[in-house]
Amino acid sequence: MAPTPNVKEATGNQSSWNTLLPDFPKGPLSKYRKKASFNWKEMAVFLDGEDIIRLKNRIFSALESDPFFAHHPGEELSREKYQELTFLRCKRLFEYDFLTQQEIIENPLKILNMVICIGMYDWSPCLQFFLHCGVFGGTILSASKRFADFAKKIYNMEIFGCFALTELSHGTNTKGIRTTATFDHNTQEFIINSPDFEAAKFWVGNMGKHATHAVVYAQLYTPDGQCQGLHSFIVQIRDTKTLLPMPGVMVGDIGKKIGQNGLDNGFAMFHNVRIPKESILNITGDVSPEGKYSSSFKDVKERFSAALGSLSTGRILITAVSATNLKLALSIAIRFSATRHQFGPTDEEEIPVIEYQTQQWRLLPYLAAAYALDYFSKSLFENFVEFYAGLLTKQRSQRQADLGREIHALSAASKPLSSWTAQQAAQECREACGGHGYLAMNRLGEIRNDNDPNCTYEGDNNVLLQQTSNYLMSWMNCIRSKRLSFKYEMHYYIRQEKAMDVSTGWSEADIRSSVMSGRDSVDIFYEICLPQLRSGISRSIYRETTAEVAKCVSFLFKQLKDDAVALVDVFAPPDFILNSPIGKASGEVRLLVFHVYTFYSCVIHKWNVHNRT
Ligand SMILES: CCCCCCC/C=C/C(=O)SCCNC(=O)CCNC(=O)[C@H](O)C(C)(C)COP(=O)(O)OP(=O)(O)OC[C@H]1O[C@@H](n2cnc3c(N)ncnc32)[C@H](O)[C@@H]1OP(=O)(O)O
Ligand SMILES: Cc1cc2nc3c(=O)[nH]c(=O)nc-3n(C[C@H](O)[C@H](O)[C@H](O)COP(=O)(O)OP(=O)(O)OC[C@H]3O[C@@H](n4cnc5c(N)ncnc54)[C@H](O)[C@@H]3O)c2cc1C
Repeated sequence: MAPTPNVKEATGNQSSWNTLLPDFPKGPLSKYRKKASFNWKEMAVFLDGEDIIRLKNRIFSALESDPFFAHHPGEELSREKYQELTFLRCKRLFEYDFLTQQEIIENPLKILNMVICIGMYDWSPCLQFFLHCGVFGGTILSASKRFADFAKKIYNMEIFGCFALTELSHGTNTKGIRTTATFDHNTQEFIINSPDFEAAKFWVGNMGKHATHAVVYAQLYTPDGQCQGLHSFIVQIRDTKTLLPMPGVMVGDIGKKIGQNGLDNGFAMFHNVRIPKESILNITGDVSPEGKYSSSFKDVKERFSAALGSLSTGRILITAVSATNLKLALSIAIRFSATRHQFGPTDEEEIPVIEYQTQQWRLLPYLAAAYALDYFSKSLFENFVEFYAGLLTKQRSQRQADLGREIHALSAASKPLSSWTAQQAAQECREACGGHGYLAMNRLGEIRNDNDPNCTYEGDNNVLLQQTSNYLMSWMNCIRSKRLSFKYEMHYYIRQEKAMDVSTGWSEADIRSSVMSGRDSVDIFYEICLPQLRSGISRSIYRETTAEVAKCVSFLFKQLKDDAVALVDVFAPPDFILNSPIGKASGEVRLLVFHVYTFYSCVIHKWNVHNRT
């Protein structure tokens, strides 16, 4: 768990805050900023530290001053143009090289914050960059020293990568993956083959247009015809110069998505594509020149678990990515609610809608969740860094194995909770801004659509929860986990649910796969791991809301609403990055929206007249 920083040491002094965090422009929001019971700059420095804030400022100002990242208000880029621009932006991110290896080693949280800063601008270049470096590169480099020479090619974009696990007919059920990798000991090669159309790799980010190489998951077959299970291989899919498909590879773009359309998601089919023996990522096993399979994992299940271990990275990051979308949506909706006046004590004097209890009940629980999820995602990331260091140094201790299972169980709960919370919040924030929330330029639709796949990729949320409930049920035997102190109530819940399931005569397999019966224990488990969520506003309040609790919560909200704008100031990005006229830091939304409206209508009118003549 991240150590609780000492407030005084962590926050320095007023003058350092002002250099790092300039004052906001005066405007309609100043009224609420004056009411705040704390100093938002002190809170920001306390939560992130000066170093991280400097990094954020560096990234935000680099993007704002770079023409490649200029916004094109009112311009509807075609998907092809958007994908092209996204790739150029991704390339620029490499040229900026925001973080040195040394900086990452000193403070790994900088990577997470870099991903968050770029994602706040636009998730398409961010995910493209991360899929190449983090998912493709990370999987290869954690395999073995054999691929050290790949590192240079990855980080200077000589090659561009993607991660191809999912097939057209199998996504969640990875054991159902049917691409084959058959070892030919005569030529010392693996033959990669897609048995039919349903086995085509599908949905793969970067594969649609730009990736030259893929980490491909396939069932490994040795010359004796034995299937050795799921393994991963590096396969070149396009020529690095011409970007034409390699022989035997059919590759392309899957078409328009609901969001993230700057990212080229693709498909690929392999027709007996031959790759050198050394192309196997020997994370879980390898094949001798004679074709004999060997693995350091004796247990097949452990081998499967290790093969999928890299998926936890994405899930932990998606926990933070979703929390970031939660912050973006709230920055817009809370600022809008503090400046939007509707009705009031007299016809002359209307009041900001944030003063209404309903608006507070709709938004402030998500504001509490944003702080809780932000803290937890960073703390979980730090645990993951410890686990990943163990992976890189080929740790084989029991503690490493336990930490791996626990990281899997936690990320299989944190990703669903964070992505679903952000998805519900994005919709609530959209509605809380009324019609202006539905205007595309105010970005709430984009935030909602770009957050949406966080509920599906890197593992469907509903099925991942089963992983956590399976882990909790295994607690019935013993608890070796160091990260969590065990709580009686957890035991109570699991025993209740198991008893209930057994009483229905369900088989062990039914119990393991029954999502609903695991739901409560996962919720409690997660809220035990996330004390802030338990002490803050969490879903459990709604489940047990009584008149008493409702009154107490409303009283809490009455106090909190005067801090809401300052609480959002702590995490809102600069206006250029937030890119939402109704979410601007000054709060000058009314005039601005009107101006933007008139601007658009003039431009469009002139354009139509021009076209008619
Ligand atoms: C900046 C953000 C980045 C965003 C990236 C966006 C791009 C998207 C990329 C992708 O989507 S990549 C493809 C992602 N695909 C998946 O995540 C597949 C989901 N399915 C699975 O992970 C597995 O099939 C499963 C559902 C978890 C397992 O199902 P199954 O029932 O077949 O096996 P089990 O018996 O449950 O598990 C066996 C054993 O293995 C352990 N285990 C499973 N997964 C992991 C893991 N990731 N890490 C560690 N251990 C794992 C599991 O706990 C079982 O062990 P025991 O509990 O029995 O000891
Ligand atoms: C934007 C985007 C980007 C992606 N990028 C990549 C990528 O780069 N690389 C990659 O390999 N993949 C990628 N994927 C694929 C993603 O990993 C899969 O979509 C995901 O794993 C879910 O699998 P599926 O789509 O086949 O759904 P399915 O597994 O078919 O699930 C369909 C439905 O069935 C339910 N279901 C399935 N099994 C069970 C069960 N046992 N119990 C109860 N319900 C069940 C699920 O909850 C879901 O509602 C991406 C997907 C998207 C949307």
